[in-house]
Amino acid sequence: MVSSTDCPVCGVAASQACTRCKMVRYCDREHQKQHWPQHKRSCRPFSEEQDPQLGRYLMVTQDIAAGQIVFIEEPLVVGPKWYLSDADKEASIVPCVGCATPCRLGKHQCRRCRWPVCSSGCEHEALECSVLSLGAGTPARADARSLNDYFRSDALLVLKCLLLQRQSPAKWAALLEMQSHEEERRGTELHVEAEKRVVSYLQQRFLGRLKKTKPNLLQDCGPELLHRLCGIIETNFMVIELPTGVELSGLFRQACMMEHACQPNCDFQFDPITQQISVRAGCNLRKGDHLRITYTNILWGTHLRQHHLRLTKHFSCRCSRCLDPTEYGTYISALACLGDVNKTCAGTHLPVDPLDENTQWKCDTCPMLVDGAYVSELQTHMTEQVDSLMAGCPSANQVELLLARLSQILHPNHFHTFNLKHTLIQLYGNETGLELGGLSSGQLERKLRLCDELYNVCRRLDPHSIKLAIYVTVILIEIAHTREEQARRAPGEGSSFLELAQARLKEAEVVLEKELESVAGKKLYDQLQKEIFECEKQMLTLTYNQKRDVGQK
Ligand SMILES: C[S@@+](CC[C@H](N)C(=O)[O-])C[C@H]1O[C@@H](n2cnc3c(N)ncnc32)[C@H](O)[C@@H]1O
Repeated sequence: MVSSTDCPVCGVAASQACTRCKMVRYCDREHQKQHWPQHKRSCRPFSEEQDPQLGRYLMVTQDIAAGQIVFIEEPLVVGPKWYLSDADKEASIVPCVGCATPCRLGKHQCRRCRWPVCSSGCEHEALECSVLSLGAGTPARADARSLNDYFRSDALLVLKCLLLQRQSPAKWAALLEMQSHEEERRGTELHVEAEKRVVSYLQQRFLGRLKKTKPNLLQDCGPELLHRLCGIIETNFMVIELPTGVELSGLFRQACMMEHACQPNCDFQFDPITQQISVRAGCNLRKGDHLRITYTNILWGTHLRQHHLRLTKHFSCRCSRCLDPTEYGTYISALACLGDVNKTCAGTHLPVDPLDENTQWKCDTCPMLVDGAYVSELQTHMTEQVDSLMAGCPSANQVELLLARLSQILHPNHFHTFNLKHTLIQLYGNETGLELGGLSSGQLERKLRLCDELYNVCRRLDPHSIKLAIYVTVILIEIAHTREEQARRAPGEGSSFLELAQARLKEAEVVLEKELESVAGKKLYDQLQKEIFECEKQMLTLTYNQKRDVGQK
């Protein structure tokens, strides 16, 4: 099933897409009708299903080959970023309220509502502007923090949802069908935060006045509904990254039905102009499979992933990775056994019940058991150490020191050591004073060993590189660099080292294919092309020199 721009009946370039799957275009209704008997067999290769645990989900109804587009969908609503970091709240460059272009706060304002726009001519949606203009005034202070607090972009996302009630009854109905976890959210920190940041802000600044001035414009804009919308966003929003670096949030009727798994089988991309989502099969999908994406970070250990999913999406994941204490043999959550006072032990501690946050951790070699509370405390302490080191652009030496300390208590593949090692492989060969040519052969070997360890973990967690394509590409490029350096040092074996380098770069090219639409993926792909060119050049130079040397003899 490939998206085509030509009408399948007459072959003429066509613009009207099948509204159901958006994969086939027709020149007119007549040709669409004529083609339906054939097209209906492949129009939508999945169905919407319902399950007491999962809620609504999507199930494959006919085999889909890896790489095929499963569906393309328009967003129900697109708006500003939902989770604003401290840096976002203090930023002086913010997305334009009309077109999301980055603009300087305070430079241009919408003539009517005074919200930040990229130029005096940039207009935004009329209804939204008229509601925002009810709160128009002058912020008490003009510093970035105060302005961002005055023009709250996360609250604007909720307002955009609310206005669908008036703008598009069909989209509004689809939005209200989405899961909100209203009951579970009540009384939680998320609810309290939403009340402070969004609900009371919208009510006091805009909606209170709207009710007085235009009581019939919206049927409902009360606090209960606003909290429900916050829950719908929290449960369903997808992050859309624009080439400008601006992050938007999107809600999609169908794409948001895809369930979570810690090893997904689908990936997705967004059109940077229309924000349409295209969902693609990350591997071969069989009839009966569920379409699965990941809602969390697959490079975290099970307890951290579970905690994140429970907190934000209100469910416990029971996928095969979460149920496996070794997480597909990666040991990414495992601790090293410290033994007891009488005897050290080389064993590994794994959770007895990976789904229970308070479970005991058992050594696979000796009878040692460790308490869940102790492990949680340890994890928190280590997270703080790793985060604080990483925040400061550490040197290889600083990373090595923390890695040595953590390695005494963690499995070599633990996600904290994984993170430190992934940083190290990029520092060795690139840090000033640690350029490739200056590394000892031991350091080169170590870099290669670290790359292999990281590569193997990535392959087990994500065999089809659905989520980790960029990570894996970085590792493969670092392996290639190291092999090229080995070739320079041992010209006699140069061609075999260069062949190894080339094979890794070619592998990276295939892996990265999935990420070509993303900003980071595109940038890395350009770098990769240069690397492949340089490697081929080195191979040619080596062959030329070898022939010349033979000729001279
Ligand atoms: C983005 S929505 C998915 C669509 C949702 N099931 C519906 O009916 O609208 C996310 C919610 O679906 C449910 N869900 C998704 N994946 C799940 C999984 N693997 N196990 C249990 N519940 C899941 C959770 O309630 C979660 O908060």
